[in-house]
Amino acid sequence: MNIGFIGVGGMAQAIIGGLLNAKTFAPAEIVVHSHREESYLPYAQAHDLVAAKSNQAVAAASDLIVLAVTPNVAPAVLAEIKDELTADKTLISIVAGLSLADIAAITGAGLPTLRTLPNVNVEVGAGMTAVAANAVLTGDRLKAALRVFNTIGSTTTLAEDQFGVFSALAGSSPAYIDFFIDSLSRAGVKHGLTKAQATAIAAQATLGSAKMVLKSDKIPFELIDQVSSPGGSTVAGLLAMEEAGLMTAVVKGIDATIKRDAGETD
Ligand SMILES: NC(=O)C1=CN([C@@H]2O[C@H](COP(=O)(O)OP(=O)(O)OC[C@H]3O[C@@H](n4cnc5c(N)ncnc54)[C@H](OP(=O)(O)O)[C@@H]3O)[C@@H](O)[C@H]2O)C=CC1
Ligand SMILES: O=C(O)[C@@H]1CCC=N1
Repeated sequence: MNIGFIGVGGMAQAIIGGLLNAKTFAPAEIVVHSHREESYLPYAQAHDLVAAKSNQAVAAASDLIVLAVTPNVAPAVLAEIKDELTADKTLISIVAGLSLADIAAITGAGLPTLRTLPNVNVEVGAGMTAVAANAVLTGDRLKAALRVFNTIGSTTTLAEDQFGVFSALAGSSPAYIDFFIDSLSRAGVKHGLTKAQATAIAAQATLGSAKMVLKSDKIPFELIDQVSSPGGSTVAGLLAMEEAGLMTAVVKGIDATIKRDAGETD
C-alpha cells in the first residue's frame, strides 16, 4: 500500500519520520511532492522516498493521499488533483480548519475522506491525533487510514465542531509545553545549572508528570496536592506562579489559539 504526501513541510516530515521509525511503511511506499523541487527532492533522496513530479502524480501513485499543505493553498491543490481522486483511494487531510464539507465541495461526496489534526509528537511515536471520517469511509478502508496515526501515537474520534479546541489543546500545545519546559530550564540556568542539564531535567520531569496524569486515577489537582508538602517549597512556588497569573495566562493563550483557528483576526 502506498501513502502519498502533498506538501512535505514540518508536519508531513514529522508524520513520515514517525511512520519510518515504526516501520508502518517502507520508504519505497512513501511518495512525496511539494511546491518547490529544492525543498522536496533532497528530502526524498535523503530518506529513499519516491519523489513524484507533481501533486497529481502523488495522487495517481498512492492509495492513501495525505493533504499536508498550508490552509491558504489547500482548496487550489484539491482542485488540481480532483480528477485523480477516484473512489478506490482515501484522502487524509491534516489541514487545520478545513472541514469535510469544504473538501467534499471540491472533490464530491463519494471520496472516502478522513479529516485529521495530528500533533508534531507523531515524529517520536507519541502523537495525539483527532479524526473524523466522512460517511463513505468505513470498514477496512477506515481501519487502514486510522492505522497511519495509531502506529505513531493515540487517536480520538471527534465531532468536527470540536477540532478547534482540540487543535489548541493538542496541535498547538507542544509549542506551549516546550515554552514551559524552556521557562523551567531558564530558571535552572538562573540558579547555576547549564542549559543542557536544566533542559534534560525539566523535560524528564514533564514527561513523568504527563505519564502520571494518564496512568493515575487521580485528577491533576490531587497530584498537585500530593507534591505540595505542608509548609513546604512547592506550595510556595505554586502560589507565586498563580500570583503571576499562570492559569489565566494559559487559558487566554488557548482562547487566542481557538479564535485564530476559527479564522478570527486580532
Ligand atoms: N505544524 C503543526 O504542528 C501542525 C500543522 N497542521 C497542518 O499541517 C499543514 C502543514 O503545516 P506545516 O507542515 O506546519 O507547514 P509548512 O509551511 O512547514 O509546510 C507546508 C508545505 O506545503 C507545501 N506547499 C505549498 N504550496 C503547495 C502547492 N501548491 N503544492 C504542493 N505543496 C505545496 C510546501 O512546499 P514547499 O516547501 O516546497 O514550498 C510545504 O512543503 C497545515 O495545513 C497545518 O494547518 C496540522 C496539525 C499540526
Ligand atoms: O499553527 C498552526 O496553525 C498549526 C495548527 C496546529 C498546529 N500548528
